[in-house]
Amino acid sequence: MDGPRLLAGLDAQQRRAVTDPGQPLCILAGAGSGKTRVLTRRIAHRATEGSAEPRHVLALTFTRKAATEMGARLGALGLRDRPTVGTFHAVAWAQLRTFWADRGRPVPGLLESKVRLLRSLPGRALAPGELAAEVEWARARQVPPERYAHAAHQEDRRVAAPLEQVAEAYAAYEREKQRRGVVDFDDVLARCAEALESDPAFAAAQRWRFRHLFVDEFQDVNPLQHRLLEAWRGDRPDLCVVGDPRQAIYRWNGADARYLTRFADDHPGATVVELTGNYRSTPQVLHLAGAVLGPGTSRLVAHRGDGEVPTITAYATDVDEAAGIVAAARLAHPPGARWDRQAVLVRTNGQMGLLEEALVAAHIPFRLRGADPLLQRPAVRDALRSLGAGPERPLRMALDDLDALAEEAEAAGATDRAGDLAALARLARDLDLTDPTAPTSALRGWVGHAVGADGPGRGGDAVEVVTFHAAKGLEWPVVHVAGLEDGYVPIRHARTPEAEAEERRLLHVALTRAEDVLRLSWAATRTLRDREVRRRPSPYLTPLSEARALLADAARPAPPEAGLARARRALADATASDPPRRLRAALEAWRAEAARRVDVPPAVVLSDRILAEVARRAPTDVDALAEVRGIGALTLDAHGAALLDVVREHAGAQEAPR
Ligand SMILES: Nc1ncnc2c1ncn2[C@@H]1O[C@H](COP(=O)(O)OP(=O)(O)OP(=O)(O)O)[C@@H](O)[C@H]1O
Repeated sequence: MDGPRLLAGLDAQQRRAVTDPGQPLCILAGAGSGKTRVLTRRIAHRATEGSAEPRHVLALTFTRKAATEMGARLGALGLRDRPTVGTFHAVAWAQLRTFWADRGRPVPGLLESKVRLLRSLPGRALAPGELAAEVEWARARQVPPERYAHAAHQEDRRVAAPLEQVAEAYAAYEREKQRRGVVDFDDVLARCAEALESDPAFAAAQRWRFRHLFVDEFQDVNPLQHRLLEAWRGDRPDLCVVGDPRQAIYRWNGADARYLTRFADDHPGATVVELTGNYRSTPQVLHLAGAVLGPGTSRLVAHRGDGEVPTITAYATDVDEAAGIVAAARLAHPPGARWDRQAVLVRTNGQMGLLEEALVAAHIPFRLRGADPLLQRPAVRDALRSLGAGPERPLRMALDDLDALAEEAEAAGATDRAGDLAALARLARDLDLTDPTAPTSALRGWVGHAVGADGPGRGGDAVEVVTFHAAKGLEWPVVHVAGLEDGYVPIRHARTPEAEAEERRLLHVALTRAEDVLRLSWAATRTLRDREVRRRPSPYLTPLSEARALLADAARPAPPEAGLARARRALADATASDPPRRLRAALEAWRAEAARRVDVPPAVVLSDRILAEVARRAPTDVDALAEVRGIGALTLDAHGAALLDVVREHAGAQEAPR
């Protein structure tokens, strides 16, 4: 792609972020400001102007999914060679294997599951999942077992066992890995950093290979990853990081957003550019999302026209709330619309059970993200296993045991476990009411019947039920945020000012996922372990309600200009939702030809829905195409260039709707 085309469709800030010659460069990019678009175009722009060779570029991400997406976008930008895009782990592992192989050393096995190894150790202090989280935090912070108790105390970590016992379990885990001759993902990072720091020839070879470093989501970097990044960089300035301090939500896992916020101090001479334009959400959504962070904190400027004022609904009970969300989801789903335009966002996995039940009862297809189906969650599996041990007994006799388990988890601050167990206890009571003679062994089948044993299919058109954390990086036209209660938002164990600030950012992330419609809700009572518990609204509902009241006031008088603007928008929306026929016909002809060539039905090349969406949006560049819902890395790779050619040829002068 040529220089001017790389800059097409970018605003002034984005253009500067793509073209600024500064090194090192830090791009502070707010929610919905087009991070990926900017990062990929910067790499391509530097390749085009000759200041970077693609095969010497290393672009680092935190998830495999992000790496795949970025790789596909770069591929579609038509670079001569493909840059290396990967997670810290994947790149470090590849380099280490070469390092060992070149020196004739055996390559140790890679431990795939910490939890499985921890489960095999005797006398554990904590549930394996919680222990794994502590080990990961300690490794991320480069804290060895002997310093764990002190460091965990300093950071006020909520751990359901004496810290010394956790430290012992951590040490036992390290010993067991050594005994088995395996390394885990954290070892991979640490060993790669050590090799680079101690072996000048190895460091020189890697630094020669990767001369231009780019890091996405830099606010999520932890000290161990940062050490590795510095080892890769050496003393060279060619580093570009992109991140958003207002979306830093992994402090609990060891991330340290100060690497981003102090970038200019740590790198004298660095250039910092900021992206504040938001292309995703209506000004109304952004107004609320900003209110959560506090006055003057959010710098986002809406690039979209007005939309609906978000709603805040208080329900009497959690069951009413789930039913209310389901009813609202139905209302927001006109005939022919897709369910995956909507998502329900919750703070904890434990809140999902009730929503799952309500969606199943209403026959609305749904998909869970960031959580396994109830029956596969560790707390539920453990509980069913322990109830099933020993002679069979009536379920009624086991109800108290379930309550006790949930209570224990709650007392220990394991909110997710407690929520899962409470959902299980609630379903057990439903079964007991339906069949008072049911044996304990009937519970598994009953739960499977109520919420689906395997969960709904991964693909397909479905409402997404997502935790705030798992929603990061995603967007939906309609977003329902549930359970805005003290204890969930902020989470009960967030007691320090730092933890509380992270909870605000987490809610900011959740709210900024909404494009058009945002519905917030909470319940005044919730059934936790067969007990009705009174709930207080989230403290963040105060600024949110105030912000909403301002918006509602502004919307009320509807002066004539606003009426006119609204009518114009309605007209524009109506035109936008009517797919331009000429382009659509051309896309259909291209699809038929592409399908004929490989002898598959046309819908295999591109579904009707995606085709209609491409026709509606008329994307003129690879970023815009990649942002069409349903266009994944594979489609982009296989058909991206051809699709863009068809659009360019047939879209004519028609304005591309967002
Ligand atoms: N210059 C632009 N013109 C039109 N739309 C844009 C532009 N830049 C970004 N967008 C749109 O803005 C939306 C948000 O972009 P993107 O998902 O890349 O944001 P982000 O910075 O990664 O956000 P977040 O951090 O909140 O996930 C996308 O739907 C994208 O199509």
